[in-house]
Amino acid sequence: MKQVLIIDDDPGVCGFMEDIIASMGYGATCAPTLAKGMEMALSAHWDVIFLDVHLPDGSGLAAVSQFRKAPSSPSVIILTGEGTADGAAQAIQSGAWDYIVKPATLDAIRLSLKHVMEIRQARGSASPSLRFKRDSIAGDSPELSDCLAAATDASGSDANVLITGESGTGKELFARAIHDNSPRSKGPFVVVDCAALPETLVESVLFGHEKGAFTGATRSQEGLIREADGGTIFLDELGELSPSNQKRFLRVLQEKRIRAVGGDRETEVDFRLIAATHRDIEGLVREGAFREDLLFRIRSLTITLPPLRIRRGDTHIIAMRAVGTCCHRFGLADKGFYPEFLEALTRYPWPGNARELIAAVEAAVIRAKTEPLLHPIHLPVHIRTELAQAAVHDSTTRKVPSIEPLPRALDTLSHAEHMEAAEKSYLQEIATLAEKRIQEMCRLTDLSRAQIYRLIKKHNITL
Ligand SMILES: Nc1ncnc2c1ncn2[C@@H]1O[C@H](COP(=O)(O)OP(=O)(O)OP(=O)(O)O)[C@@H](O)[C@H]1O
Repeated sequence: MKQVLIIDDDPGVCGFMEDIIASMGYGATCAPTLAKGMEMALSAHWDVIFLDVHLPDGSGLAAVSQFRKAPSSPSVIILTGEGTADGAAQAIQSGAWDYIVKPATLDAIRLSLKHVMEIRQARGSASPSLRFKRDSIAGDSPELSDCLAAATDASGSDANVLITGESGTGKELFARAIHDNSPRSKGPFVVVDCAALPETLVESVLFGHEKGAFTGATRSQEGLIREADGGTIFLDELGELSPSNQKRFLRVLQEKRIRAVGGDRETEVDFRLIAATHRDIEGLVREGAFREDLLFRIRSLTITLPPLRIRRGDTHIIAMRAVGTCCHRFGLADKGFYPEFLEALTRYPWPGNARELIAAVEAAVIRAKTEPLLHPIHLPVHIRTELAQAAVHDSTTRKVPSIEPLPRALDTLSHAEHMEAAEKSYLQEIATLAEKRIQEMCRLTDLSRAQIYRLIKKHNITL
């Protein structure tokens, strides 16, 4: 979603502007002072900034060019209570998009904002496809295009990036693409899953340790930050870092120097940080569970990946690509679709996003075996169940994909339980297909040996 920042000390104006902007389908946030506005402009992605001239701590007019230099190169629209010819000239000369005098009509604001967004879209849609290699990222929705434009900006700079979005929306995929398109692409891309690191090991895993630093440290070991030297470190699930490790990491981020656990000297390290979280990190800051100073450092650029349910146009594209990849991997002839299959994919909300979609399509390919066309009947049972339930509640009596009768037991399961059941049945089918050979299961699923073992243990699958 495109984002607009309103810098104005009048709460009435802010509320009025927020309503207009929201009614146009954009996100709107207010800042009451120049300082707060600048802080926000530097720490997140903004498409447009509405800037008041007389602010409690200075003149908006004098700060236009500074705002335009913010990481997302926002367009600036001056909103002033005292319009003067000189002021208008100064605003336009310093790069403002427009100069609107308050009280402005609804139409004047709407029109100016609409135009600036259109121009930005036109510029943005030409550039990502030309400059950004995005082979692994499927989809052509406007929402995804916005994210690709932001990723293109990110790949051209060395600023820290925060990628947010629900699980399975493609945060790691985007992080890799930013790295691959950046000047560091020849360097390493090191992934750290903060959620999977036991608290006691975080320090030594990230910073390394010297021999004898703790019981069991029989030899010295380089940390993952050192491994990322010259490249990018991707901190997944950043919100899971404990307060003490957040503090330590903030220092490393500021100084780009690390000291291994048990070591007595610091050494320089050159890495670029991309962090990701599916949690409401600002909420964590408010609760005191995440350091605000670290968040300010990390989110120089922010990319928010929208869930698949609000960019349904991408569903078919991702699914078709997944069918092709999966057929190729299993040595099957490429498959087509019954229209009902595509309709079912569009109707299901995909709470697990692209990850769930790809897993469902793979399960369908496996189930269809040598049948040339995919049908809803091939989809996992929890998806057919949900579609059947939705069809029952659908008063518009649209054509419903043919589906098997509801298994009664699933009626009562929660979404999490459905997901668990789907994962287990997927794994069982993969195990059968791979004749229970772990290496083959890794090949078929693209999961690591450790991940496969974890899932086998979790679902109590006997091999
Ligand atoms: N737009 C897309 N096109 C093709 N594949 C995609 C797309 N988005 C996500 N995927 C695939 O979906 C799966 C999940 O993506 P990824 O691991 O990047 O998500 P994530 O947001 O990091 O998830 P989590 O928060 O659970 O770590 C991967 O297999 C990825 O390749």
